[in-house]
Amino acid sequence: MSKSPQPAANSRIPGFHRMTTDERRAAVAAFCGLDEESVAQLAMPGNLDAHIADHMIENVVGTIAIPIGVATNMKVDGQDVLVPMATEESSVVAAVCNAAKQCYDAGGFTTSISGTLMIAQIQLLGVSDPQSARIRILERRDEIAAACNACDPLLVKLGGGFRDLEVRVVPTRGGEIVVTHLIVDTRDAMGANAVNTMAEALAPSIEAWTGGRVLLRILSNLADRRLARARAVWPADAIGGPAVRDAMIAAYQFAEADPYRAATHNKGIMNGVSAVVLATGNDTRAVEAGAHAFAARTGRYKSLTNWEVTADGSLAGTLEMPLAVGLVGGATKVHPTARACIKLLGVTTAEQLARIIAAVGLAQNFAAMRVLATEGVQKGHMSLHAKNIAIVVGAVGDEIETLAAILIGRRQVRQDVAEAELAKLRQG
Ligand SMILES: CC(C)(COP(=O)([O-])OP(=O)([O-])OC[C@H]1O[C@@H](n2cnc3c(N)ncnc32)[C@H](O)[C@@H]1OP(=O)([O-])[O-])[C@@H](O)C(=O)NCCC(=O)NCCSC(=O)C[C@@](C)(O)CC(=O)[O-]
Ligand SMILES: NC(=O)C1=CN([C@@H]2O[C@H](COP(=O)(O)OP(=O)(O)OC[C@H]3O[C@@H](n4cnc5c(N)ncnc54)[C@H](O)[C@@H]3O)[C@@H](O)[C@H]2O)C=CC1
Repeated sequence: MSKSPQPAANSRIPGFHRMTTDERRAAVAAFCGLDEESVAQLAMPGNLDAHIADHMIENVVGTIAIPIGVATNMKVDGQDVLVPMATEESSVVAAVCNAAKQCYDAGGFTTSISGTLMIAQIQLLGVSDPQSARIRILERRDEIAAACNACDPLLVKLGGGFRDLEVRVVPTRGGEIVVTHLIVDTRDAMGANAVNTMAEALAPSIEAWTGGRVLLRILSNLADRRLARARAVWPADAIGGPAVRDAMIAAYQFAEADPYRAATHNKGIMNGVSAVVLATGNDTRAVEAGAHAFAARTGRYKSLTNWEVTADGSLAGTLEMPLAVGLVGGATKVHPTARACIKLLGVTTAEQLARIIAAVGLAQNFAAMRVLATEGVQKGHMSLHAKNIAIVVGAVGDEIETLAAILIGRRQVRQDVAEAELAKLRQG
Protein backbone atom coordinates (compact mmCIF):
# COMPACT_ATOMS: atom_id res chain seq x y z
CA MET A 1 0.00 0.00 0.00
CA SER A 2 1.42 3.39 -0.91
CA LYS A 3 1.21 6.46 1.26
CA SER A 4 -2.01 8.51 1.47
CA PRO A 5 -2.44 11.14 -1.21
CA GLN A 6 -1.93 14.72 -0.14
CA PRO A 7 -3.96 17.43 -1.87
CA ALA A 8 -1.58 18.87 -4.48
CA ALA A 9 -0.71 22.56 -4.35
CA ASN A 10 0.77 22.30 -7.83
CA SER A 11 1.28 19.78 -10.62
CA ARG A 12 4.51 18.50 -9.10
CA ILE A 13 3.28 15.45 -7.28
CA PRO A 14 6.39 13.46 -6.43
CA GLY A 15 5.69 9.76 -6.22
CA PHE A 16 2.34 10.09 -8.03
CA HIS A 17 3.34 7.03 -10.04
CA ARG A 18 3.79 5.01 -6.87
CA MET A 19 0.20 5.61 -5.68
CA THR A 20 -2.68 3.23 -6.32
CA THR A 21 -5.14 4.23 -9.05
CA ASP A 22 -7.75 5.18 -6.42
CA GLU A 23 -5.20 7.40 -4.68
CA ARG A 24 -4.20 9.01 -7.97
CA ARG A 25 -7.82 9.83 -8.79
CA ALA A 26 -8.20 11.35 -5.33
CA ALA A 27 -5.05 13.44 -5.82
CA VAL A 28 -6.27 14.62 -9.24
CA ALA A 29 -9.69 15.49 -7.81
CA ALA A 30 -8.01 17.42 -4.99
CA PHE A 31 -5.82 19.30 -7.48
CA CYS A 32 -8.49 20.41 -9.93
CA GLY A 33 -11.71 20.09 -7.93
CA LEU A 34 -12.99 17.32 -10.18
CA ASP A 35 -16.60 16.44 -9.37
CA GLU A 36 -17.60 13.00 -8.08
CA GLU A 37 -19.39 12.06 -11.28
CA SER A 38 -16.25 12.65 -13.36
CA VAL A 39 -14.11 10.74 -10.88
CA ALA A 40 -16.60 7.85 -11.03
CA GLN A 41 -16.60 8.00 -14.84
CA LEU A 42 -12.82 7.71 -14.91
CA ALA A 43 -12.97 4.81 -12.46
CA MET A 44 -15.61 2.84 -14.36
CA PRO A 45 -14.09 -0.13 -16.22
CA GLY A 46 -15.06 -0.20 -19.92
CA ASN A 47 -16.41 3.29 -19.36
CA LEU A 48 -18.43 3.70 -22.53
CA ASP A 49 -22.08 2.74 -22.31
CA ALA A 50 -23.02 0.23 -25.06
CA HIS A 51 -25.95 2.41 -26.11
CA ILE A 52 -23.73 5.50 -26.61
CA ALA A 53 -21.11 3.42 -28.42
CA ASP A 54 -23.75 2.06 -30.78
CA HIS A 55 -24.69 5.61 -31.72
CA MET A 56 -21.15 6.94 -32.11
CA ILE A 57 -20.08 4.83 -35.08
CA GLU A 58 -21.53 2.14 -37.34
CA ASN A 59 -21.78 -1.65 -37.01
CA VAL A 60 -20.71 -1.59 -33.37
CA VAL A 61 -19.73 -4.91 -31.81
CA GLY A 62 -17.87 -3.66 -28.74
CA THR A 63 -15.49 -1.09 -27.31
CA ILE A 64 -11.77 -1.13 -26.59
CA ALA A 65 -10.52 0.45 -23.40
CA ILE A 66 -7.24 2.38 -23.50
CA PRO A 67 -5.68 3.52 -20.20
CA ILE A 68 -5.68 7.21 -19.32
CA GLY A 69 -2.58 8.36 -17.45
CA VAL A 70 -2.09 11.81 -15.97
CA ALA A 71 1.04 13.81 -16.71
CA THR A 72 2.32 15.60 -13.62
CA ASN A 73 4.85 18.45 -13.30
CA MET A 74 3.31 20.43 -16.19
CA LYS A 75 3.33 24.20 -15.86
CA VAL A 76 1.87 25.91 -18.91
CA ASP A 77 1.86 29.70 -19.20
CA GLY A 78 2.51 29.99 -15.48
CA GLN A 79 -0.33 27.68 -14.48
CA ASP A 80 0.07 24.19 -13.09
CA VAL A 81 -2.02 21.64 -14.92
CA LEU A 82 -2.51 17.87 -14.79
CA VAL A 83 -2.86 16.47 -18.29
CA PRO A 84 -4.88 13.34 -19.15
CA MET A 85 -3.25 11.16 -21.80
CA ALA A 86 -4.89 8.12 -23.44
CA THR A 87 -2.30 5.76 -24.85
CA GLU A 88 -1.58 2.07 -25.16
CA GLU A 89 2.22 2.65 -25.09
CA SER A 90 4.20 2.32 -21.88
CA SER A 91 6.68 5.08 -20.90
CA VAL A 92 4.88 7.83 -22.87
CA VAL A 93 3.23 9.38 -19.79
CA ALA A 94 6.34 8.90 -17.65
CA ALA A 95 8.40 10.65 -20.34
CA VAL A 96 6.23 13.79 -20.22
CA CYS A 97 6.35 13.85 -16.39
CA ASN A 98 10.10 13.50 -16.52
CA ALA A 99 10.67 16.26 -19.12
CA ALA A 100 8.26 18.64 -17.37
CA LYS A 101 9.97 18.05 -14.02
CA GLN A 102 13.31 19.11 -15.48
CA CYS A 103 12.02 22.48 -16.77
CA TYR A 104 9.51 23.21 -13.99
CA ASP A 105 11.81 25.41 -11.93
CA ALA A 106 12.88 27.32 -15.05
CA GLY A 107 9.25 28.31 -15.65
CA GLY A 108 7.74 25.36 -17.54
CA PHE A 109 6.17 25.92 -20.95
CA THR A 110 5.12 29.13 -22.68
CA THR A 111 2.59 28.74 -25.45
CA SER A 112 0.71 30.71 -28.08
CA ILE A 113 -1.65 30.08 -30.96
CA SER A 114 -2.01 31.65 -34.40
CA GLY A 115 -5.82 31.55 -34.26
CA THR A 116 -8.67 29.10 -34.71
CA LEU A 117 -9.01 29.35 -38.48
CA MET A 118 -9.86 26.34 -40.61
CA ILE A 119 -9.66 26.04 -44.39
CA ALA A 120 -12.34 24.47 -46.58
CA GLN A 121 -11.37 23.66 -50.17
CA ILE A 122 -13.63 23.77 -53.23
CA GLN A 123 -12.18 22.09 -56.32
CA LEU A 124 -13.34 23.56 -59.64
CA LEU A 125 -12.74 21.70 -62.91
CA GLY A 126 -13.44 22.37 -66.57
CA VAL A 127 -12.71 26.08 -66.87
CA SER A 128 -10.77 27.08 -69.97
CA ASP A 129 -9.68 30.38 -68.39
CA PRO A 130 -8.67 29.46 -64.81
CA GLN A 131 -7.00 32.82 -64.06
CA SER A 132 -10.17 34.71 -64.98
CA ALA A 133 -12.26 32.25 -62.98
CA ARG A 134 -10.00 32.90 -60.00
CA ILE A 135 -10.56 36.66 -60.21
CA ARG A 136 -14.31 36.23 -60.74
CA ILE A 137 -14.53 34.20 -57.51
CA LEU A 138 -12.43 36.73 -55.58
CA GLU A 139 -14.80 39.52 -56.75
CA ARG A 140 -17.64 37.76 -54.87
CA ARG A 141 -15.96 37.91 -51.48
CA ASP A 142 -18.86 39.69 -49.73
CA GLU A 143 -21.46 37.30 -51.14
CA ILE A 144 -19.27 34.35 -50.18
CA ALA A 145 -18.87 35.70 -46.64
CA ALA A 146 -22.61 36.12 -46.27
CA ALA A 147 -23.37 32.66 -47.68
CA CYS A 148 -20.86 31.01 -45.32
CA ASN A 149 -22.15 32.86 -42.29
CA ALA A 150 -25.74 32.03 -43.17
CA CYS A 151 -24.83 28.34 -42.86
CA ASP A 152 -23.93 28.65 -39.19
CA PRO A 153 -25.62 31.53 -37.32
CA LEU A 154 -24.66 29.95 -33.98
CA LEU A 155 -20.98 29.99 -34.88
CA VAL A 156 -21.28 33.65 -35.96
CA LYS A 157 -23.05 34.49 -32.70
CA LEU A 158 -20.14 32.93 -30.82
CA GLY A 159 -17.69 35.22 -32.61
CA GLY A 160 -16.70 32.84 -35.41
CA GLY A 161 -17.59 32.56 -39.08
CA PHE A 162 -16.08 33.55 -42.44
CA ARG A 163 -12.77 35.42 -42.22
CA ASP A 164 -11.01 35.28 -45.56
CA LEU A 165 -10.99 33.98 -49.13
CA GLU A 166 -8.09 32.61 -51.16
CA VAL A 167 -8.29 31.27 -54.70
CA ARG A 168 -5.41 29.32 -56.23
CA VAL A 169 -4.80 27.93 -59.71
CA VAL A 170 -3.24 24.52 -59.17
CA PRO A 171 -1.58 22.58 -62.00
CA THR A 172 -2.55 18.89 -61.98
CA ARG A 173 -1.89 15.97 -64.30
CA GLY A 174 -5.41 16.55 -65.70
CA GLY A 175 -4.84 20.28 -66.33
CA GLU A 176 -5.18 23.41 -64.20
CA ILE A 177 -7.88 23.46 -61.54
CA VAL A 178 -9.18 26.38 -59.52
CA VAL A 179 -9.14 25.80 -55.77
CA THR A 180 -11.12 28.13 -53.52
CA HIS A 181 -10.16 28.30 -49.85
CA LEU A 182 -12.82 29.44 -47.40
CA ILE A 183 -11.06 30.55 -44.25
CA VAL A 184 -13.38 30.26 -41.31
CA ASP A 185 -12.96 30.91 -37.61
CA THR A 186 -14.48 27.85 -35.97
CA ARG A 187 -13.82 29.00 -32.38
CA ASP A 188 -14.19 26.08 -29.97
CA ALA A 189 -15.09 23.55 -32.66
CA MET A 190 -12.49 21.56 -34.59
CA GLY A 191 -14.75 22.72 -37.39
CA ALA A 192 -14.71 20.01 -40.07
CA ASN A 193 -18.48 19.70 -40.26
CA ALA A 194 -18.94 23.44 -39.97
CA VAL A 195 -16.67 24.31 -42.92
CA ASN A 196 -17.72 21.33 -45.05
CA THR A 197 -21.31 22.58 -44.85
CA MET A 198 -20.17 26.01 -46.07
CA ALA A 199 -18.14 24.55 -48.94
CA GLU A 200 -21.07 22.43 -50.10
CA ALA A 201 -23.47 25.37 -49.87
CA LEU A 202 -21.23 27.58 -52.02
CA ALA A 203 -20.53 25.08 -54.77
CA PRO A 204 -23.52 25.91 -57.04
CA SER A 205 -22.70 29.64 -56.93
CA ILE A 206 -19.06 29.00 -57.86
CA GLU A 207 -20.21 26.92 -60.81
CA ALA A 208 -22.63 29.67 -61.88
CA TRP A 209 -19.96 32.42 -61.64
CA THR A 210 -17.31 30.48 -63.56
CA GLY A 211 -19.10 28.00 -65.85
CA GLY A 212 -16.93 25.25 -64.35
CA ARG A 213 -17.84 22.07 -62.46
CA VAL A 214 -17.25 21.71 -58.72
CA LEU A 215 -16.00 18.33 -57.57
CA LEU A 216 -14.61 18.12 -54.01
CA ARG A 217 -15.86 20.31 -51.16
CA ILE A 218 -13.99 19.43 -47.98
CA LEU A 219 -11.77 20.94 -45.31
CA SER A 220 -7.98 20.76 -45.49
CA ASN A 221 -6.27 18.99 -42.64
CA LEU A 222 -3.18 21.10 -43.31
CA ALA A 223 -4.57 23.55 -40.75
CA ASP A 224 -1.73 26.07 -41.09
CA ARG A 225 -3.99 28.90 -39.91
CA ARG A 226 -4.42 27.07 -36.64
CA LEU A 227 -0.88 26.67 -35.38
CA ALA A 228 -0.10 26.02 -31.73
CA ARG A 229 3.33 26.89 -30.41
CA ALA A 230 5.23 25.94 -27.28
CA ARG A 231 8.67 26.84 -25.98
CA ALA A 232 10.62 25.89 -22.88
CA VAL A 233 14.13 26.16 -21.50
CA TRP A 234 15.97 23.39 -19.72
CA PRO A 235 19.02 24.64 -17.75
CA ALA A 236 22.04 22.47 -18.54
CA ASP A 237 22.42 21.61 -14.84
CA ALA A 238 18.88 20.22 -14.69
CA ILE A 239 19.45 17.80 -17.55
CA GLY A 240 22.84 16.33 -16.69
CA GLY A 241 25.20 19.07 -17.85
CA PRO A 242 26.55 20.59 -21.09
CA ALA A 243 27.59 17.21 -22.53
CA VAL A 244 24.01 15.95 -22.39
CA ARG A 245 22.77 19.23 -23.86
CA ASP A 246 25.22 19.03 -26.76
CA ALA A 247 24.39 15.38 -27.40
CA MET A 248 20.71 16.37 -27.61
CA ILE A 249 21.53 19.14 -30.08
CA ALA A 250 23.40 16.60 -32.22
CA ALA A 251 20.37 14.28 -32.00
CA TYR A 252 18.12 17.11 -33.18
CA GLN A 253 20.48 17.96 -36.05
CA PHE A 254 20.14 14.35 -37.21
CA ALA A 255 16.34 14.80 -37.38
CA GLU A 256 16.75 18.10 -39.22
CA ALA A 257 18.99 16.53 -41.83
CA ASP A 258 17.42 13.13 -42.43
CA PRO A 259 13.72 12.36 -43.06
CA TYR A 260 14.19 8.75 -41.89
CA ARG A 261 15.13 10.10 -38.47
CA ALA A 262 12.65 13.02 -38.63
CA ALA A 263 9.74 10.58 -39.00
CA THR A 264 10.68 8.85 -35.73
CA HIS A 265 11.46 12.14 -33.99
CA ASN A 266 8.00 13.43 -34.94
CA LYS A 267 6.40 10.11 -33.98
CA GLY A 268 7.75 10.75 -30.49
CA ILE A 269 6.12 14.21 -30.47
CA MET A 270 2.85 12.62 -31.59
CA ASN A 271 3.09 10.08 -28.73
CA GLY A 272 2.20 12.99 -26.47
CA VAL A 273 0.01 14.99 -28.83
CA SER A 274 -2.24 12.11 -29.95
CA ALA A 275 -2.65 10.86 -26.37
CA VAL A 276 -4.21 14.15 -25.23
CA VAL A 277 -6.18 14.47 -28.47
CA LEU A 278 -7.65 11.00 -27.88
CA ALA A 279 -8.32 11.53 -24.16
CA THR A 280 -10.36 14.64 -24.99
CA GLY A 281 -12.43 12.91 -27.71
CA ASN A 282 -10.79 14.79 -30.56
CA ASP A 283 -9.91 13.48 -34.02
CA THR A 284 -6.42 11.93 -33.84
CA ARG A 285 -6.21 11.35 -37.61
CA ALA A 286 -6.97 14.99 -38.39
CA VAL A 287 -4.22 16.21 -36.05
CA GLU A 288 -1.73 13.60 -37.27
CA ALA A 289 -2.39 14.40 -40.95
CA GLY A 290 -1.95 18.11 -40.21
CA ALA A 291 1.28 17.55 -38.29
CA HIS A 292 2.98 15.48 -40.96
CA ALA A 293 1.81 17.67 -43.85
CA PHE A 294 3.15 20.71 -41.96
CA ALA A 295 6.46 18.92 -41.33
CA ALA A 296 6.78 18.42 -45.10
CA ARG A 297 5.57 21.88 -46.14
CA THR A 298 8.91 23.02 -47.57
CA GLY A 299 9.10 19.94 -49.79
CA ARG A 300 11.41 18.14 -47.38
CA TYR A 301 10.04 16.32 -44.33
CA LYS A 302 11.54 17.88 -41.19
CA SER A 303 11.38 17.98 -37.43
CA LEU A 304 8.38 19.75 -35.91
CA THR A 305 10.61 21.01 -33.10
CA ASN A 306 13.72 23.19 -33.04
CA TRP A 307 16.46 22.94 -30.41
CA GLU A 308 19.20 25.47 -29.70
CA VAL A 309 21.53 26.66 -26.95
CA THR A 310 20.72 29.94 -25.19
CA ALA A 311 23.27 32.62 -24.29
CA ASP A 312 23.52 31.21 -20.75
CA GLY A 313 24.11 27.68 -22.00
CA SER A 314 20.61 26.28 -21.44
CA LEU A 315 18.79 24.05 -23.90
CA ALA A 316 15.85 25.83 -25.55
CA GLY A 317 13.16 23.86 -27.38
CA THR A 318 10.31 25.10 -29.54
CA LEU A 319 7.43 23.33 -31.24
CA GLU A 320 5.06 24.74 -33.86
CA MET A 321 2.39 22.59 -35.48
CA PRO A 322 -1.23 22.66 -36.64
CA LEU A 323 -3.56 21.65 -33.83
CA ALA A 324 -7.19 21.54 -34.91
CA VAL A 325 -8.92 20.44 -31.73
CA GLY A 326 -12.24 21.41 -30.22
CA LEU A 327 -14.33 21.32 -27.09
CA VAL A 328 -17.61 20.92 -29.01
CA GLY A 329 -18.32 18.60 -31.91
CA GLY A 330 -17.00 15.15 -32.67
CA ALA A 331 -16.88 12.90 -29.63
CA THR A 332 -15.82 15.67 -27.26
CA LYS A 333 -19.28 16.14 -25.81
CA VAL A 334 -20.65 12.68 -26.62
CA HIS A 335 -18.07 10.52 -24.87
CA PRO A 336 -18.51 10.84 -21.10
CA THR A 337 -14.86 10.03 -20.43
CA ALA A 338 -13.73 12.73 -22.86
CA ARG A 339 -15.96 15.16 -20.95
CA ALA A 340 -14.35 14.08 -17.67
CA CYS A 341 -10.86 14.55 -19.16
CA ILE A 342 -11.74 18.05 -20.37
CA LYS A 343 -12.97 18.89 -16.84
CA LEU A 344 -9.78 17.44 -15.40
CA LEU A 345 -7.73 19.71 -17.67
CA GLY A 346 -9.85 22.66 -16.64
CA VAL A 347 -9.82 24.20 -20.12
CA THR A 348 -12.75 26.28 -21.32
CA THR A 349 -11.60 27.11 -24.86
CA ALA A 350 -10.19 25.11 -27.77
CA GLU A 351 -7.25 27.52 -27.80
CA GLN A 352 -6.26 26.57 -24.26
CA LEU A 353 -6.51 22.88 -25.14
CA ALA A 354 -4.31 23.28 -28.24
CA ARG A 355 -1.70 25.19 -26.25
CA ILE A 356 -1.47 22.50 -23.56
CA ILE A 357 -1.20 19.80 -26.24
CA ALA A 358 1.69 21.67 -27.88
CA ALA A 359 3.46 21.81 -24.51
CA VAL A 360 2.99 18.05 -24.08
CA GLY A 361 4.38 17.44 -27.59
CA LEU A 362 7.49 19.46 -26.77
CA ALA A 363 7.94 17.68 -23.42
CA GLN A 364 7.65 14.30 -25.11
CA ASN A 365 10.28 15.22 -27.68
CA PHE A 366 12.65 16.44 -24.97
CA ALA A 367 12.31 13.20 -22.99
CA ALA A 368 12.84 10.97 -26.01
CA MET A 369 15.86 12.95 -27.24
CA ARG A 370 17.39 12.97 -23.79
CA VAL A 371 17.29 9.22 -23.34
CA LEU A 372 18.28 8.56 -26.95
CA ALA A 373 21.30 10.84 -26.60
CA THR A 374 22.36 9.28 -23.29
CA GLU A 375 21.45 5.81 -22.00
CA GLY A 376 19.28 4.75 -24.98
CA VAL A 377 15.52 4.30 -24.99
CA GLN A 378 15.37 0.62 -24.02
CA LYS A 379 16.32 0.96 -20.35
CA GLY A 380 13.39 3.21 -19.36
CA HIS A 381 10.95 2.03 -21.99
CA MET A 382 11.58 -1.69 -21.49
CA SER A 383 11.46 -1.45 -17.71
CA LEU A 384 7.99 0.04 -17.98
CA HIS A 385 7.08 -2.38 -20.77
CA ALA A 386 8.14 -5.33 -18.57
CA LYS A 387 4.70 -5.39 -16.92
CA ASN A 388 3.09 -5.85 -20.35
CA ILE A 389 5.40 -8.77 -21.10
CA ALA A 390 4.49 -10.28 -17.73
CA ILE A 391 0.79 -10.04 -18.59
CA VAL A 392 1.39 -11.49 -22.07
CA VAL A 393 2.93 -14.64 -20.57
CA GLY A 394 0.01 -15.07 -18.17
CA ALA A 395 1.09 -13.38 -14.93
CA VAL A 396 -1.83 -12.26 -12.77
CA GLY A 397 -2.23 -10.15 -9.63
CA ASP A 398 0.98 -9.70 -7.65
CA GLU A 399 2.84 -11.93 -10.09
CA ILE A 400 2.87 -9.05 -12.61
CA GLU A 401 5.00 -6.69 -10.49
CA THR A 402 7.19 -9.52 -9.20
CA LEU A 403 7.88 -10.95 -12.65
CA ALA A 404 8.47 -7.47 -14.14
CA ALA A 405 11.03 -6.75 -11.39
CA ILE A 406 12.83 -10.03 -12.16
CA LEU A 407 12.96 -9.22 -15.90
CA ILE A 408 14.31 -5.71 -15.23
CA GLY A 409 16.83 -7.07 -12.72
CA ARG A 410 18.07 -9.59 -15.28
CA ARG A 411 18.05 -6.87 -17.99
CA GLN A 412 16.17 -9.33 -20.16
CA VAL A 413 12.69 -8.01 -20.86
CA ARG A 414 11.83 -10.88 -23.20
CA GLN A 415 8.87 -13.18 -23.55
CA ASP A 416 10.90 -16.43 -23.45
CA VAL A 417 12.68 -15.32 -20.28
CA ALA A 418 9.37 -14.18 -18.78
CA GLU A 419 7.78 -17.59 -19.45
CA ALA A 420 10.65 -19.41 -17.77
CA GLU A 421 10.71 -17.03 -14.79
CA LEU A 422 6.94 -17.26 -14.31
CA ALA A 423 7.15 -21.03 -14.28
CA LYS A 424 9.90 -20.80 -11.63
CA LEU A 425 7.82 -18.36 -9.56
CA ARG A 426 4.84 -20.70 -9.60
CA GLN A 427 6.95 -23.66 -8.54
CA GLY A 428 7.82 -21.58 -5.48
C1 LIG B 1 10.99 6.34 -18.48
C2 LIG B 1 11.79 7.51 -17.94
C3 LIG B 1 10.82 8.64 -17.57
C4 LIG B 1 12.54 7.08 -16.68
O1 LIG B 1 13.41 8.11 -16.36
P1 LIG B 1 14.30 8.10 -15.03
O2 LIG B 1 15.33 9.15 -15.20
O3 LIG B 1 14.73 6.73 -14.72
O4 LIG B 1 13.22 8.56 -13.99
P2 LIG B 1 13.35 8.82 -12.44
O5 LIG B 1 13.04 7.55 -11.70
O6 LIG B 1 14.62 9.54 -12.12
O7 LIG B 1 12.14 9.84 -12.24
C5 LIG B 1 12.15 11.15 -12.76
C6 LIG B 1 10.73 11.59 -13.01
O8 LIG B 1 10.23 10.90 -14.18
C7 LIG B 1 8.85 10.58 -13.95
N1 LIG B 1 8.71 9.12 -13.89
C8 LIG B 1 9.68 8.19 -13.78
N2 LIG B 1 9.16 6.96 -13.77
C9 LIG B 1 7.82 7.11 -13.87
C10 LIG B 1 6.72 6.22 -13.91
N3 LIG B 1 6.90 4.90 -13.85
N4 LIG B 1 5.50 6.73 -14.03
C11 LIG B 1 5.30 8.07 -14.10
N5 LIG B 1 6.29 8.96 -14.05
C12 LIG B 1 7.53 8.49 -13.94
C13 LIG B 1 8.46 11.20 -12.62
O9 LIG B 1 7.97 12.49 -12.83
C14 LIG B 1 9.77 11.24 -11.89
O10 LIG B 1 9.80 12.21 -10.90
P3 LIG B 1 9.12 11.92 -9.45
O11 LIG B 1 7.65 11.90 -9.65
O12 LIG B 1 9.64 10.58 -8.99
O13 LIG B 1 9.58 13.08 -8.65
C15 LIG B 1 12.84 8.02 -18.98
O14 LIG B 1 13.66 6.93 -19.33
C16 LIG B 1 12.26 8.65 -20.22
O15 LIG B 1 11.89 9.80 -20.22
N6 LIG B 1 12.21 7.88 -21.30
C17 LIG B 1 11.63 8.31 -22.58
C18 LIG B 1 10.58 7.34 -22.92
C19 LIG B 1 9.89 7.63 -24.22
O16 LIG B 1 10.20 8.54 -24.96
N7 LIG B 1 8.91 6.79 -24.48
C20 LIG B 1 8.14 6.83 -25.67
C21 LIG B 1 8.16 5.47 -26.31
S1 LIG B 1 9.55 5.28 -27.39
C22 LIG B 1 8.93 6.03 -28.81
O17 LIG B 1 7.90 5.65 -29.29
C23 LIG B 1 9.47 7.34 -29.32
C24 LIG B 1 10.87 7.48 -29.82
C25 LIG B 1 11.84 7.29 -28.69
O18 LIG B 1 11.18 6.58 -30.84
C26 LIG B 1 10.93 8.91 -30.34
C27 LIG B 1 12.25 9.30 -30.94
O19 LIG B 1 12.95 8.43 -31.47
O20 LIG B 1 12.55 10.53 -30.89
N1 LIG C 1 -10.99 15.54 -42.76
C1 LIG C 1 -11.46 15.66 -41.51
O1 LIG C 1 -10.70 15.95 -40.58
C2 LIG C 1 -12.92 15.45 -41.24
C3 LIG C 1 -13.34 15.40 -39.93
N2 LIG C 1 -14.68 15.26 -39.64
C4 LIG C 1 -15.19 15.18 -38.28
O2 LIG C 1 -15.85 16.42 -37.99
C5 LIG C 1 -16.04 16.52 -36.57
C6 LIG C 1 -15.75 17.93 -36.11
O3 LIG C 1 -16.58 18.82 -36.80
P1 LIG C 1 -17.14 20.13 -36.06
O4 LIG C 1 -17.57 21.09 -37.11
O5 LIG C 1 -16.14 20.60 -35.08
O6 LIG C 1 -18.34 19.50 -35.22
P2 LIG C 1 -19.89 19.82 -35.10
O7 LIG C 1 -20.52 20.15 -36.40
O8 LIG C 1 -20.46 18.68 -34.33
O9 LIG C 1 -19.88 21.09 -34.14
C7 LIG C 1 -19.58 22.35 -34.61
C8 LIG C 1 -20.77 23.25 -34.48
O10 LIG C 1 -21.06 23.43 -33.09
C9 LIG C 1 -21.69 24.71 -32.92
N3 LIG C 1 -21.06 25.32 -31.73
C10 LIG C 1 -21.63 25.34 -30.49
N4 LIG C 1 -20.82 25.94 -29.61
C11 LIG C 1 -19.70 26.31 -30.29
C12 LIG C 1 -18.49 26.97 -29.91
N5 LIG C 1 -18.26 27.40 -28.67
N6 LIG C 1 -17.55 27.17 -30.87
C13 LIG C 1 -17.74 26.75 -32.13
N7 LIG C 1 -18.89 26.15 -32.54
C14 LIG C 1 -19.86 25.91 -31.63
C15 LIG C 1 -21.44 25.50 -34.21
O11 LIG C 1 -22.69 25.61 -34.87
C16 LIG C 1 -20.49 24.63 -35.01
O12 LIG C 1 -20.72 24.65 -36.40
C17 LIG C 1 -15.10 15.53 -35.96
O13 LIG C 1 -15.85 14.41 -35.51
C18 LIG C 1 -14.23 15.09 -37.14
O14 LIG C 1 -13.78 13.77 -36.93
C19 LIG C 1 -15.63 15.21 -40.64
C20 LIG C 1 -15.25 15.25 -41.94
C21 LIG C 1 -13.86 15.32 -42.36
